[in-house]
Amino acid sequence: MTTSARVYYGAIINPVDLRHFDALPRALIGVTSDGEIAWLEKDVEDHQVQDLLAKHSWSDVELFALDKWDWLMPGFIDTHTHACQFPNIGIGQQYQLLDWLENVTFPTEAKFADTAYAKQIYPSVLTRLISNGTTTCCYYASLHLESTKILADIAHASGQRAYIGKCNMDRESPPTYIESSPEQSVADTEALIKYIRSLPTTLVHPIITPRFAISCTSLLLHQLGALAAKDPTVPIQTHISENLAEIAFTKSLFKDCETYADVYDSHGLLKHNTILAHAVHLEPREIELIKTRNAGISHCPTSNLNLSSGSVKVGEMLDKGIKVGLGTDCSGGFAASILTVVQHASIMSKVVSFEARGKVNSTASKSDSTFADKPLPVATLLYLATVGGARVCNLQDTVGSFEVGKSFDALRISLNPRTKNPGISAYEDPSGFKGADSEKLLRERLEKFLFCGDDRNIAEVWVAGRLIGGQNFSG
Ligand SMILES: O=c1[nH]c(=O)c2nc[nH]c2[nH]1
Ligand SMILES: [Zn+2]
Repeated sequence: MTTSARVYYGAIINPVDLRHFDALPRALIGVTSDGEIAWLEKDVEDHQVQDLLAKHSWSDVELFALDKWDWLMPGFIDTHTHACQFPNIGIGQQYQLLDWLENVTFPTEAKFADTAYAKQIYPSVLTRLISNGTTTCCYYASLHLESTKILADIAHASGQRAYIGKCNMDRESPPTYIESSPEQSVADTEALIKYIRSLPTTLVHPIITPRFAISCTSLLLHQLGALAAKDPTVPIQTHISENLAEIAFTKSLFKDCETYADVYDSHGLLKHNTILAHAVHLEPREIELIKTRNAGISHCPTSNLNLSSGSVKVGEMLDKGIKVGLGTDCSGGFAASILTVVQHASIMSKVVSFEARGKVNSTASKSDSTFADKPLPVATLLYLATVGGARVCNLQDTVGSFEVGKSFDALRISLNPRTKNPGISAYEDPSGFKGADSEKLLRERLEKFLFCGDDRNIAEVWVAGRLIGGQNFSG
């Protein structure tokens, strides 16, 4: 769907790299009717606007001036969540992973055998994620083909950019929630790929989804690896090295593999377009292998804390140049918002830094240019939530930041006291972005939003230039 071309005038936050973001109090951004960013001008005074529109031959285009409390920023990218687990968010947090799967999660996912249940649940999943500012999302669905097609239909109708996979699981699962054979699992996966590709969209894509090594026979993993080799444009998502009991069990099932990462690698499933959720307890040789294969990590700190899985040494991964994005991992994680994940990523990085202080070989004081064993700066958190996620999804040329030629997948954030977000309404600075300290104020406001904001502060959500959600969305 296209809208008319538009120009937005006001403040913009734009991630640059792991250590920097632009805070532009007075920017002018032109978005084509196809939702592509056509041009971006910085430091634009009011009296210059019309001349710049004329320069771009855009004088007749509708101009939207942002409120002094507002700014635009790229939409959030959730690199890992389970749409079929939203019904049990917030339940069973006394468990660790394997008991949690058995007692809470598999029984919930099994209900999606009923397509009526999928039709009841999935629309609210999309609405909730979009209203929290998630413009791109990587979804695990249940193992059921028909219900997963429904998720794809709903994602398509919602306008969100999405990767959707049905779980592959043919062993170590309950009798009521298991696939009958590797052949059936692969046939259903191929049928889903075909179905999603038949939808009239460029935004919704299939993704091969072996649940995790434990729930897949070697035969199934080999067949999925062959499928990925036959059609290399289909990405892969799975879990890796989340919990110590899980790792021990995995090694006992795949005795020929030295490490968890080897399991995926030896089955052709560790590639540049593989998304690995968690990576909590990776061995150094696994980190090297993941780097060599250029696979991406979905860092899910809310889930890792909630299921007592452990702390992730994200800084080390960033120092090695591994692609890292953020994931809500609902319902291992109890929050559907990437903002909560940002907050927990920050806290977790501080815990990692406390622990490192006590160790002789700590890298903490070695160099200012490294991330290992240090709290993640605000710029890094912003990057992980946007560009980092885009890189993990291999969408870095399309989304993640505002650059000419990229898609306008964007949020309008508002700290207007009218939003009634308690953490923010106390922060009433009437000056807007006009004074000499505008940039500093904007940087402070971003930090305030990342740590105290929520969906009340997300006024508008666009994907490919189309308004699809936010507090001001009535559609
Ligand atoms: O956080 C997780 N959620 C899951 O549903 C799951 N399945 C395997 N491993 C998993 N980890
Ligand atoms: Zn998960």
